[in-house]
Amino acid sequence: MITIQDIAYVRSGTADLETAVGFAVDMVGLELVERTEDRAFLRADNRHHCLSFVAGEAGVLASAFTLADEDQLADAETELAAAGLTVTRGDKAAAVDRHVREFIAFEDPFGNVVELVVDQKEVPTPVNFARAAGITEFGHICLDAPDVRAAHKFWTRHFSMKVSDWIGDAACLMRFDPVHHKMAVFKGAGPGLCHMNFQVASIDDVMRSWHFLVDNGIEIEQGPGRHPQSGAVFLYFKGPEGLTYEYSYGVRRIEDDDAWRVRYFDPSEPDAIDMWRGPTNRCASQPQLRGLAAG
Ligand SMILES: CC(C)C(=O)/C=C/C(C(=O)O)=C(/O)C(=O)O
Ligand SMILES: [Fe+2]
Repeated sequence: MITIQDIAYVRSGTADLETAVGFAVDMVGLELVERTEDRAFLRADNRHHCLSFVAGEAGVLASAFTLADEDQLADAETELAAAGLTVTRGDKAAAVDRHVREFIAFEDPFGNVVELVVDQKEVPTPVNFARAAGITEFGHICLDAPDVRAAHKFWTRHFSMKVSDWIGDAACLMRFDPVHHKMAVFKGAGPGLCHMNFQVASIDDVMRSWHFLVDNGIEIEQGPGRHPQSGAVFLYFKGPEGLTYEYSYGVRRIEDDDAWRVRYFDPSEPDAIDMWRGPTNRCASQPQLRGLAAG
């Protein structure tokens, strides 16, 4: 069993580094911590970065999680290889590029590239947010997979993840600490990053950002609304090259694992996704979620 400590970063390719960075800074509000000719690193909290862009082909390159130390990394390597996965150890230069001491990479059974890292660099200074979006931290990662049940089996068999809630066969929300979910899998045609989430400090921040993004002509995919699963007030919006960002406030914490009963939400019920029953554009951008939408 591989014990996950936390989410680490999303690494994304971009065919237009300037536009990708501009959006992440000016619209999302992240701090640009480092920029080279073909790289950019952005942060939302004390992690050196939670999002990096690499110039090249557009699309997610990897989603990463932190492990406690090298022994656990070596054990993870052994366990995943024994499960039949091809595991690659990152070389020194690649580790430096990720601002971690060591890492391994593998593809999950659906083709999502996942990196497990040790000693992600911590930056103790306060984040110099580019705008006052109220971001408190990098909140969660959501991956796509064509078979969410099989993805759940993979992630809970090999990793210290527990399912918190199901949304039919279309989504599985998982936790590895008291936060309701820091990892989710959504039904998708293939591998991909469904979205990356940033927690914000208040409902006011979600609503202010909604107005700000609309005023700036940004495509709102869904929200503002409230998810019945985590209880969070959410807003999904689309960045360049199809990268979906989410702000949310008020995610539930599950302090007592033994007392928690996994819930199953029927996606055909009107409140299953959004207790406020707001409209959604998510079906347009993610046809595989059609049927999940109440609006
Ligand atoms: C839009 C999906 C299907 C949904 O309802 C997701 C739930 C939550 C939550 O409960 O907070 C998420 O944030 C998520 O998985 O993205
Ligand atoms: Fe989310």
